[in-house]
This record gives sequence, structure tokens and C-alpha cells, in this order.
Amino acid sequence: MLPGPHYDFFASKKASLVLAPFSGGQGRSGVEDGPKYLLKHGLPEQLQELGWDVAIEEPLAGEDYEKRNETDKSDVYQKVKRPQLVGEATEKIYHSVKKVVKNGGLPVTLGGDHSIAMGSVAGVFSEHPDACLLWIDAHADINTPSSTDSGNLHGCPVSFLMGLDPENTPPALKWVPKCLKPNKIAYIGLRDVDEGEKKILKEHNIKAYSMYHVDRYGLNGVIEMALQSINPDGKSPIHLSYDVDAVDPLYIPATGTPVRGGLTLRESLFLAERIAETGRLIALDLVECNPALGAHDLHISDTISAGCAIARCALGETLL
Ligand SMILES: NC(=[NH2+])NCCC[C@H](N)C(=O)O
Ligand SMILES: [Mn+2]
Ligand SMILES: [Mn+2]
Repeated sequence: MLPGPHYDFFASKKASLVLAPFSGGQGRSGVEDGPKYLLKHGLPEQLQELGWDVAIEEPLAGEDYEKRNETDKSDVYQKVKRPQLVGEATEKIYHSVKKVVKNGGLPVTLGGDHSIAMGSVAGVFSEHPDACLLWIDAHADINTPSSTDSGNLHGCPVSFLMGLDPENTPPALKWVPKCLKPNKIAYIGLRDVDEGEKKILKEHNIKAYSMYHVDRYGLNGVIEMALQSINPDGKSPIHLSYDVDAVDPLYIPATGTPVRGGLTLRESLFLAERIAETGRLIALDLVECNPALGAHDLHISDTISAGCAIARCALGETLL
């Protein structure tokens, strides 16, 4: 039977915006201003308008991570850049997200770069070990400390959550629990995957849908296949980790590692709507908006307004 429109996609409409103004997972400053811009654009009010109770959590308040990012050049472990900084920040985010979930809220973690998902995903999975993860991204972010070329930790969060390279894990990241099984993650939107990452994806038989698959089967088809593989009975809670660089830079230009040939704006929203429709969404990350990388104001407002729209769609805007 085909499901028609229905009501009540979210058990309780309590959301917490978990602010993660953090840039230490990569080298381009400005991404730490993502949360500030999203708030200024009215995200909290927009979600309230949709009937959500909106709280704000600031796990990183009171510590100047940006300053440390500039000054502490000794924070390197083998090839990995700033593990101490990333380790501390993500652990704080972990505790904050875990608390939100424990109290029955839906955490919307606003980055910052994608390294912060080590905190958000670990926080969600510690309360819901049966959850599954949809990773929307141009990149696979599954490099290990051994495979990374750039040394940037925003290219590695998935490998830490899976515990792929324990011998080379920097001490400051040892707190990250091995909580993600390879059959519980699927990717959509990939188009810039490193050779080492391709090997890892293949070795663990991870469901990875690239833009080729989006063209081949249509986005809806790809979402169905992804959900079928990570959530076959449709009962697992879903964590949606949304890197805005999955979207074509025509629509979201202000991001640190843009790659052409991405999702259209409409596709990017449909994806969020389709996950909302499952009624299983329990957490959302929205990462990699970098207002400093807009060439002019229109780039910034396009990026931030599309980011807000993705969050609204994931939280049910276009459902009844
Ligand atoms: N979250 C992101 N935008 N990640 C980009 C990662 C790029 C590249 N694969 C790296 O490991 O450095
Ligand atoms: Mn990316
Ligand atoms: Mn990413």
C-alpha cells in the first residue's frame, strides 16, 4: 500500500539547537560563525513557527577554541592536525547532545566543521545504540589517521565513530566510542572521495551513493535503497548528518570544500523532507556553512537561507 499524507511525524516537538562554532577540524577560518549566522537568519523562530519548542545549548561557551586554533601549532599527532582541540570540543558536544536526547529532545547540532559529528553522533548513539546514520555529503569523511592526506579531522569523523584505526588514534580522541557499525551508515551525494576512503568503503561494504547513483536511480530511489539497507524494518531511529557541501555550490557557495555537480536546491530539501516523513528522525547535524567564504553578500545569504530551509524541511515544514 502506498502511504498517503498523514500527521504526527514527531513524537514530541522539542528541539535543542546545539551550537558548535568550531573550525579546528579543517584549515579555513569562518566556519565557526555558521551557528551565529543561522540564528541571526531566524532559525529558532522558524522552527517555533512549525510548532517546535526550541531550546539552545552552548557546549563550547567559555573557551576560545579559535584563539587556540591560531596559536597552538604543537597540537599535531602524526599526520593529524589539532587532535587535542578537536578532542576537547567534540567531547563537550557529545555530553550536550546526549543530555538533550536523554531529556526527550531532538538535537539539531549546528557546525562548525564536520568533525563535530564525532560528538553529536556519539551522543545520539549512546542513548540509541540501535540508531542508523545517513551521511549527506560530497565527501565520505571516513579517512583514518593513517589514510588522511590533508590531516584535517573533518575528513575523518566516520572512521573514529567506527573505531577503524585504534593503533593510530590520537590520545585526545580516545574518548570517541566505537558506536557505528558499517551496516548502519549510508552516504548520499558523494563525488569527491579519496583513494584510501574508497578502499575503506569497499572493505566494509558500506552503502555509498554518489551523484552518479542519484542520476541513475533518482534521488528518491537512492533514499529508498539507503533506508532499506540501514533500516530494513523501518523502526530504527535515524540520525541525519547533513554537510551542506552535498548541495551544488551554485546554491550553497559559502563552504570550505565545495565540489561542483551536487544536489540541486530542491533535491537537497526533498531529501530532508523524505527523512522527516519516515517519522524516525531523532537528530540532525547541519555543518560546513562558512560565511567568510562568500565572494559577496548574496553568496552568504543563499548559503544561510538554504541551510535554514534544510533544517526546516527535516523538522517537518512541508508535511502536514
Ligand atoms: N567535511 C568535509 N567537508 N570534509 C572534506 C574532506 C576532504 C578530504 N577527503 C580530506 O580528508 O581532507
Ligand atoms: Mn563535505
Ligand atoms: Mn562532511
